[in-house]
Amino acid sequence: MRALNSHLVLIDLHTSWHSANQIPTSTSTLTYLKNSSNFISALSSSFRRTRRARPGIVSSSRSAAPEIRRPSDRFFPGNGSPSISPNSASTSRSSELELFLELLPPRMRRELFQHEEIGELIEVVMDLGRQPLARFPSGDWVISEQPVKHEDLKHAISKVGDFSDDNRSGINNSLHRISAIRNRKMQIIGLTCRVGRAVSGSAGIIHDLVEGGGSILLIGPPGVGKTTLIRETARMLADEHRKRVVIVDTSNEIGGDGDVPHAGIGRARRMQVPNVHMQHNVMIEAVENHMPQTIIIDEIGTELEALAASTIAQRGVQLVGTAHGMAIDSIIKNPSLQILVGGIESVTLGDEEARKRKVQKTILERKGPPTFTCAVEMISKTECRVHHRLDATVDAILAGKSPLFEIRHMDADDNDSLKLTLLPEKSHIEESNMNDGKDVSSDIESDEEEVGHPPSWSKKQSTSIYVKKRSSPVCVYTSKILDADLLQVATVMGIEDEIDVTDDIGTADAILASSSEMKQNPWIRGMAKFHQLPVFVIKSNTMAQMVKAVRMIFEMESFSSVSKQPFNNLFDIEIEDDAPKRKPSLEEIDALEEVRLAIEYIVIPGGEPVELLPRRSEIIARQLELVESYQLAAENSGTELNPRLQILPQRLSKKNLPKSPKSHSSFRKEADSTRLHH
Ligand SMILES: Nc1ncnc2c1ncn2[C@@H]1O[C@H](COP(=O)(O)OP(=O)(O)OP(=O)(O)O)[C@@H](O)[C@H]1O
Repeated sequence: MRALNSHLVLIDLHTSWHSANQIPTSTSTLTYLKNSSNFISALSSSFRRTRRARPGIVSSSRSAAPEIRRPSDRFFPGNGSPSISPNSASTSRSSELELFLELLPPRMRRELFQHEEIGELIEVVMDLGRQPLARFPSGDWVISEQPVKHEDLKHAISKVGDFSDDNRSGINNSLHRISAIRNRKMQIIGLTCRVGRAVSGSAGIIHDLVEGGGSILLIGPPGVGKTTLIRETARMLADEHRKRVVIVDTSNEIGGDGDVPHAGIGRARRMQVPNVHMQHNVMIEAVENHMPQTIIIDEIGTELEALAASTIAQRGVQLVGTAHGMAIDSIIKNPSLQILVGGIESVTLGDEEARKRKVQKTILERKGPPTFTCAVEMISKTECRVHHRLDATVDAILAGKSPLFEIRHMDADDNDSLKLTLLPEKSHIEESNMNDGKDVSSDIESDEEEVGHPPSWSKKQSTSIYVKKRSSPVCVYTSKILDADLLQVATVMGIEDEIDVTDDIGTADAILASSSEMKQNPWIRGMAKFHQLPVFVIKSNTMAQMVKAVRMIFEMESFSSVSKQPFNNLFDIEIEDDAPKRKPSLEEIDALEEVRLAIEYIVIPGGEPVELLPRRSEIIARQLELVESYQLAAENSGTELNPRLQILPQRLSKKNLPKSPKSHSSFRKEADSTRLHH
């Protein structure tokens, strides 16, 4: 009976294709097709031939294919997901699609084959007594006017393996997922049949994160392509990076049904999970027994699984996992999964602390380090938001600030083409639009007077300055530099009210980063470019370097307002070392180290003066230069023949330069003249 149906179907299809596409079909082909096992492959290859013969049909609008029965009258509104190019469909993929279509009774199969997007089919939904639906990237489509019958469901069930306790099953040697809906008597009355595919290159969008070795959390709504992405990630790590990868495959969705995993996971090993409640046990077992370097886990959904994930991360194993949700916010709000982002606790601040931080008394804080290094929010199959530092993102969200993220697009037709785009958030655009020149200039003229340093570097690079309205403190976003150190330097320089540290890059005026951080995280440069911020790079986290950086930030501010220059072509500003141009003598090194220790351990933290050892006058001149680079004052506390320097806990500025003849420039002259006498 099935053969007869097939035969009839073929005649019907053949007639329509033949008239439209002039593809001849011979009698021998017809005889061959009477055999039902050949039916689907012949249909699909004919279909492929037809599509190749008229490529315009594939990606153009439906009206371009008049010979195909129009689905438009049965078309449901689209789900908004982008259309994925069918060009990427491989031969093995189409044979897997054949396996999938065997689930359907012939009448549905025939109808479905007429759909021009068959190569992109996502799901088939069969609910008893209702019209069967096919889901495509462009929307839902009614496969047949005839409602689904018991026999149709039985037919489909007969083609799949046993359903596990999560009501999921699969088809041997394929990646398809069949999920059942049962009535109260536990009989199956509905099926959601998802087409699974190995999409080569789909993990390109996060390849740098994968290679970086950090743990990655993928977040996205159902059907956005998380499983497909981690399957390809597993393959990439195992085959291309030769890592020992173990997949904990709870519903056999990553590695497919059957004991031999699907080729889509490459050399990665797969552990099956007897029932969903044992997922966390298998996760731990994977680490304890199989020495993995990477563990791949789909759908972390319970507290136990989240705990197991955190245990794995603590053991130094790279973890790539997925969780349902629209964004990181949904994980933070989910008490079972909170541990993945480090756990959340509420803290009650003292009155003074709350006033200082300008927050309410009870605030939310992250309890500890997150399980994952970074997080990827999947917006669609080809677009995602990357949070390079999950800890910083969580902190920003808890503080009510916008987190720092990067938006990435991948060309759907070309998996190798990855575009990294930093899209502005609305508030940021508004903020930068507000900064027009007039308001800025008057404010900064007075600032310049206050700071009083020549805008040396900015003159050379005048077009690259980000002008901001400066009635508020200069906000500095720091990367791998302690906020407390920067604030301490600002206090010493007497500008503690004029500088602020922010962890919201959208509100920053400049970025201050260490050069090692810049090397490790090149995305900072991208962020800076996007927000049009200058990056001040210090080679070492010494206070002297920080003082220089702060001074340059203020020079930038003052100059930018005076010049009213627009900002573009931003660049890194390297803070030069205080290292002398010539090789210093041991005595000089010793003398300068004495200064550094005195300033950083006594003068700045303790606010006390320090008298240094007597030195030769040219050495003292070098010491004085170093003291001044910290913006501190000093005087000669020795005698003319036996000079020694005393570092004062006083800020060096135009206003409070010591008038004493033995200090600063006068002292330098003295030192110089002493040197001349030598
Ligand atoms: N890059 C891609 N190209 C083409 N098809 C894709 C791609 N990514 C996913 N798909 C298809 O989209 C459908 C959903 O994908 P997938 O199962 O990976 O989503 P998911 O986010 O894991 O869903 P769920 O959360 O429900 O498990 C599948 O049919 C899959 O074959």
